[in-house]
Amino acid sequence: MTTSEQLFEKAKTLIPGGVNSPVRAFRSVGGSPVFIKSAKGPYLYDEDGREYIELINSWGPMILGHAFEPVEKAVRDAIQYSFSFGAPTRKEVEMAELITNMVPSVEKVRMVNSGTEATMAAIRVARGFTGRDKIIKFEGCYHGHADSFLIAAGSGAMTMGIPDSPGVTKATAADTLTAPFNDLAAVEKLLDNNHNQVAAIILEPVVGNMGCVLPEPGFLEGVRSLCDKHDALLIFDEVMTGFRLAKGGAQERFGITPDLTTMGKIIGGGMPVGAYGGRADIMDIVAPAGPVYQAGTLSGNPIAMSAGLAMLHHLNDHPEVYTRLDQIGETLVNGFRASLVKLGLNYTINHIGSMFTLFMTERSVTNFTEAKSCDLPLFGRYFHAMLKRGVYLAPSQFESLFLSVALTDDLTAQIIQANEESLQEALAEHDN
Ligand SMILES: Cc1ncc(COP(=O)(O)O)c(C=O)c1O
Ligand SMILES: N[C@H](C=O)CCC(=O)O
Repeated sequence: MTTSEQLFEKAKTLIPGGVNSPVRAFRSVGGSPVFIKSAKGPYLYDEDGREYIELINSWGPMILGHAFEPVEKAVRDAIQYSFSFGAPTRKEVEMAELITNMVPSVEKVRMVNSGTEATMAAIRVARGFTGRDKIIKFEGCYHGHADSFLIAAGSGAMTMGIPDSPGVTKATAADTLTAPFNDLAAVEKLLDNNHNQVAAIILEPVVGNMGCVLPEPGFLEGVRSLCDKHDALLIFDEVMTGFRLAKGGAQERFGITPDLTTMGKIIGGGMPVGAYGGRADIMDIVAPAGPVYQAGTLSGNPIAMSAGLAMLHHLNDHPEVYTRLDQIGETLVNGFRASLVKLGLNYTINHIGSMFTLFMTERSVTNFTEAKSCDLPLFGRYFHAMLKRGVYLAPSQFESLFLSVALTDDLTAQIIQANEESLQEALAEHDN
């Protein structure tokens, strides 16, 4: 047994399923997860001393590569002043100022500890602001594990085959209306049938959680105008896309202004952080400015703020990071496409900037139903063939890959080569 396998066996006796977040368990790809010991730049190292090229980057935050020196230094500098105060700090003000500068639709912002907390609070605020109970979410979008979102949920919930989780009350589920992504007519129908009852529409402007799925031309604009017509708030969940697709997130890239935005991942530089923010008149109903209660003992934690500030300052001061990320994404995806042509395969690749997914289906993937048409056993074999070649992918077909600027041209070429060999290997096993 490898050290990872031994650790997993022990973990299963102590932790549900052996992991602290379901998608890590390799359930849908089979086999046993590798346990990670350390990471630096573009590489992960496991407990058995194997090296992997990173294509998940902690599900997004490590956009500058692992243990990026300015972030590491900021954390080292901060810890000498203690780890938490439960009282306001200068760094929280600096963080709020930086976020509001980088994301202009965010006029006021509240820090929390995870993406889930951010989305959970954002819909409470939307409900408090509008006096309405219902929300609309899209099938296959994942907004964290709060009850209201575990309806037709993507990511790990989709991967485990439990998009509608037991434990969510019927009453809560009844307040979450769902529509297929990219289907404006379905959204309009829900709004008409629930007249004056919908507080907000929440969506991932580019979905990462059913694999990477892009909004079709006009979709985001259409959702914006339907919200305006029906006096519902538009919430962009930019936990993945924020500070990744542009320094102002997907809303900058697509030129759409939401009322509220949820953030996470990159803003913590790898530490546990989330945030929600938006129009000042809406945010001013949050306690203690207003009556909608939301709190957190560790919110705005000084170590997490220090890591996040170092990360965001770097991104804000170095716009060339985004140009480079786009270049790396283009090169990789062009290489993958060339291999598909060479192998006579017609699989779908969805791509934008530093997010992409190779879907094991010949259908175009614009929504949850189409994403589910993928050949999952084939994906599992492909995943392990890539892992064997030292490339660490998300262990699920229903996730986006995330690139970092630490990927060099040589590494990009290695990944393209590994992809071609892995596809051949996975298909050959399929034929036997
Ligand atoms: C778009 C989106 N929203 C919310 C979340 C929840 O964030 P967290 O896992 O930090 O609770 C995630 C990721 O898990 C996400 O990708
Ligand atoms: N898709 C999720 C976050 O981005 C995957 C991470 C997790 O749930 O552990």
